[in-house]
Amino acid sequence: MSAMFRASTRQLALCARQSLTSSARRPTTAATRLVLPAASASYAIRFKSSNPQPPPRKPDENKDESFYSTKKSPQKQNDGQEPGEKEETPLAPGWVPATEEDIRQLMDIIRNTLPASKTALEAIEDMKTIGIPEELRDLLKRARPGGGGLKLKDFIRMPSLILNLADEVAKAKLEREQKMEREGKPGFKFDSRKPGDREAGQKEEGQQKQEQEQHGQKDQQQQQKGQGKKGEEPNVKTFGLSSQDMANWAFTGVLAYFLHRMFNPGEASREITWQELRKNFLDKGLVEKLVVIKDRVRVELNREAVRAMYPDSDAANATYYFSIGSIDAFERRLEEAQNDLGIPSSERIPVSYLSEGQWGNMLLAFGPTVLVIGLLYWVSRKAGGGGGGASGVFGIGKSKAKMFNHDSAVKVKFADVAGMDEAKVEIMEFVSFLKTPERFEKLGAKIPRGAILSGPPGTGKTLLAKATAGESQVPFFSVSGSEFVEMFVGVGASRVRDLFNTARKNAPCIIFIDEIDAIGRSRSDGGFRHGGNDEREATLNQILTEMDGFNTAEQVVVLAGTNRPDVLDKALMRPGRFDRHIHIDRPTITGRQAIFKVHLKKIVTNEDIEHLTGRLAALTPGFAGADIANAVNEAALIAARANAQTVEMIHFERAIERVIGGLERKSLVLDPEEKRTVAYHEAGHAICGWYFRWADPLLKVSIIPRGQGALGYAQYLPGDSYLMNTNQLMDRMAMTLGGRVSEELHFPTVTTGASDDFNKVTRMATTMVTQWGMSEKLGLLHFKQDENQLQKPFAESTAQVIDAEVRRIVDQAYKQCKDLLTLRKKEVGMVAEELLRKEMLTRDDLIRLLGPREWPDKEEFSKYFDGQIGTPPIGAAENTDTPEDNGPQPASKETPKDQA
Ligand SMILES: Nc1ncnc2c1ncn2[C@@H]1O[C@H](COP(=O)(O)OP(=O)(O)OP(=O)(O)O)[C@@H](O)[C@H]1O
Repeated sequence: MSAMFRASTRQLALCARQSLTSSARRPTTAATRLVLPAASASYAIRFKSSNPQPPPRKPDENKDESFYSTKKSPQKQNDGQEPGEKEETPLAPGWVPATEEDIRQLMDIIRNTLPASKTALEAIEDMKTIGIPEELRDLLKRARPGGGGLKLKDFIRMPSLILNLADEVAKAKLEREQKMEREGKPGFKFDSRKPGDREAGQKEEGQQKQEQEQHGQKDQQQQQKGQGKKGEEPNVKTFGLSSQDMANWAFTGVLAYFLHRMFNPGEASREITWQELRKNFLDKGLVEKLVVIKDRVRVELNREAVRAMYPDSDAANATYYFSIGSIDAFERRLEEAQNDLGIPSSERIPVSYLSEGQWGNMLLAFGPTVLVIGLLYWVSRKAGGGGGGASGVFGIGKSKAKMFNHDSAVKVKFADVAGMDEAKVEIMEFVSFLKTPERFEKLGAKIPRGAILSGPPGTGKTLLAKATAGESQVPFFSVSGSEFVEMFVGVGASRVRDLFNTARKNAPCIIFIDEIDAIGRSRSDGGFRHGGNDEREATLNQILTEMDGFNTAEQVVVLAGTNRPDVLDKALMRPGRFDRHIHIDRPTITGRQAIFKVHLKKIVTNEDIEHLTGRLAALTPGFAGADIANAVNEAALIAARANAQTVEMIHFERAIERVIGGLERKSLVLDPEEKRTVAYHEAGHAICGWYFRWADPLLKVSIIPRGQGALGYAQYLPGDSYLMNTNQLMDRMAMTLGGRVSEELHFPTVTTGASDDFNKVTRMATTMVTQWGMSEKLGLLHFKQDENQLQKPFAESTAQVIDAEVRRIVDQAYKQCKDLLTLRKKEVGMVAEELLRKEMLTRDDLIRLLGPREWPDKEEFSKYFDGQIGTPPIGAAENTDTPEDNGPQPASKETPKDQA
C-alpha cells in the first residue's frame, strides 16, 4: 500500500489517464497490462451471440448512449428483436444507463482485480437492465483520457461502488433466472470456460442436468417457500461481504490498491548503474529530478519524453534507482556530468533529499498509539455489547440483565422444584398477583413489591425464581448483584435505573437479582465505612429508590436471592420493598426424597424408585438440592464408566461417597505399621459408635485413603436431628476421641492422626459452654465471638471460666471413651485385624463380629439399611470420622456427669 500513498494525487491521476489512454487504444480483449484470461474472450463472444447486435454507429455518435440498456428506442426494438420479448426495467434513482465504454472499463477493472471475477463478470451482464450508479459513471468518465483524472479518494471510493453495483446486478440476475425457471424457459447462463474446457464440461453438465431434474421438484418447493417469506432478501450470490464490517474495509483497501496498480501499470523498480543513467537518460535530457534517499537515488524521468524516445519498450513505466557511495561523491559526479553536458546552472537537474521510510517512521511513531486507541475502542465495544443491546463505550451504564420470556428460555416449572413446599406456596402467590391482579385489588390489597429468597448455597433459590417466571408466563429479567458493581462510580446506579426502566416497559414482569448481598450489604457495615465503597452504596440507594418508585399499577415483582440475609441493609427488607422474606433451608429427608425423584426422571435405572429414593435420602443428611443433583449425575457417570446398562444402587452409593468424601486415593500406599495404626484408630471409633447408646448409627468403616488427608474413616448416619441433648453430645464427643484412645491403648506411642478429631471435640465443647448454656459454672449466657471483632465479648475472668469448663467437658468425654475402650479392648483388636484384612467393614460385618447392637436404631435407618449394607467394598465413604455438628439446639439440660 505504501506505493499508493507515496504517489501524489497528481501522479495517480496522471497514471490513471495514461493507463486508460493505452487501454482505449487496444481492443476490448486486451487488458491494460495484465494478460486477459481466456474467460474474458469467451465472455465477449457469447455476450454478443446471445444479444442482438447493436446497429452500426457513427464514430462521432454520443458515447454515453446506453448501448446495453433495455430502454431501447422503438427503432432498436424493431432491429432483430420482437417487441415485448424483453421487459423494460425502470432504472433506480441515482442510476444511469451504462454505455459500452462504461461496461468495457468495468470489465477491465474487475477482471484484473477481483478474485471472484466470474461472478463479477456475470453480474456485469445484467448491467444493461439495471444500469450503473451515476457516481460510478462519473468516476469512469473522469478516468478516461481528457476526463480530468482520478484523485486518491476516487480510488478508495471506486471499489465500494463496484461492489454495490455487483451486488445489485447479481440480485437482478437471480430474480431473472428464477422468473425464467418458473416460466420454464432456459435461463441465460454465462459460460466463462475456454472452448476446450467447455467440451469436457459438457459431460458434467449432462450429469448435472439429470441431478437437477431429480431435484427439480424439491428446489421448486424450496423456492416457493422462500418467496412466501415476505420481505426476505433473495438468496443472492454476492461477494459475501457487508459494507459495514472491518473485513470489508480491509478488502476495499486491498481492492483500491489493486485498482491503483492497474491504473499505474508497470511501476516496477529497477536498479541501474551511474553509467546506465548517464547513457540512457541523463545524456538524453530525460531526467526531471533526482531524489536522494540515504545511499540510493531515485530517478524521476520525464515519462512522455522517455516514451517518445523508447516507443517499443516499457522503460517509461519503471522507477529507476542507483546506489551511491556518499552524497558528496554523488554531488561531485553529477556536477561533472552536467558540466560535461554543458547544462547551464539555471537548468540543472534538481536534487532533493528524503529521509528513508518517512511512512515507516511515521508508522513507528504513531502506530502504537493508534493500535492502543483501536484496542480500547474495540474492548469498549465488546464490553458494552453484552448489555441489553447496548454497544460501544456508551453502553457501560446499560443493565446486563438477561431477559427471558415464556417462549424462549424459562422452561422450569414448579413441578421441577421439590422439597420446599412452603416456599412454593409463598412464591405462587406472586404468580397469582401477576396473572390476576384484579382479584387482590378489588379487595383493596396492595400487590407485594418483592421477596427475598434466602438460604444456604444450592438449596434452589434461583431455581424457584426461574420456576416463578416459567409459571407466570411473564418476562423474566435475571441479573446477578455483582453485575452492577463496576470500577466506575455511578455505573451501578445507572444499570439499576436501566433495568427498572426496561422492566416497567415490559410490565407485568419479574426481576430476579441473584446474590443481592453483593450490593445490598448494610450501609453501616465495616465494608462501607472502611472501604469507602461509594459505588456500592449508590447502587443500593438506587435500588431503594426504584422500588419505592413503583406504583401498584406497575406489576413488576422483584425477587432477590442471597446466602447472607443477615448482612442485608435493613432498608431493603422493610415492607414496601422486599415485603416477603422466604427462607429456604436444606431439605428434610422427605424433601430430599422428592428432589431425588425429580432428578432421577432423566436417569435410566431399574431400581424401585420409591425404595431407591428413600434410601438415598437417608444416606444424604445435610445435602442441598445442588448436592443431590450432583450425586445423581455422578452416579450416571460412574455407571457409564463401568459400561452398565442402567444405573444401580451401588453406583448411587459410590457417587454419594465421592460427593462427601472426595476421590479415592488408591495411589497413596501406607507402610504396614501406619496401616495398622489407622486400622486401630478407626476400630476405636467403630467400637464407640457400636456401644454408646446415643451415638449415631454406624454405616461402614474403612482404611482406604480418600479426599484430602483422610487415611481412614468411619461413616455414621446422623439423620436429620434438629435438637441434641447433652447425652448425645457427650457420646458424640467420646466417639470422636475413640481413635486417639485406641492408639494409646494398643501402641506404645500416639500419632498426629487425631488432630481433626480434637478440633471437632473442642469446638463442640466450646459451643456447649458459650452458646448452649450447658455449663453450670458459666450459666445461661450466650457469647458469640464476631470474627471481625478483635475484642472478646466477655471479661478475662469469664474467659478463664470458659477455658476450664471446656477442658472439663473434653476430659469427661475422654474418660468416658477410655473406660469403654479399656473394657472392649479385645473387640477393638478383632475389628482392627478384620479391617487390615478387608480394608472396609460394613454394618453386617460388625454384627457378625460383635453381635447385634444393643440399642434400637432410628426408624428410617432400620427401614432402609438393616440387612442391606452388604455392598461390596465400594471404595469408601466420607472422610469424617464423626458427623459434623451442625448446631442443633439441646433438648434438655443434662450435665455430663448425669449420664451413665
Ligand atoms: N428444590 C430443588 N429441587 C430440584 N432441584 C434442585 C432443588 N434445589 C436445587 N436443585 C438443583 O440444584 C441446582 C442449583 O440450584 P440453585 O442455583 O437454584 O441454588 P441456589 O440456592 O440459587 O444457590 P446459590 O445460593 O449458590 O446461588 C439447580 O439447578 C437444581 O438442579
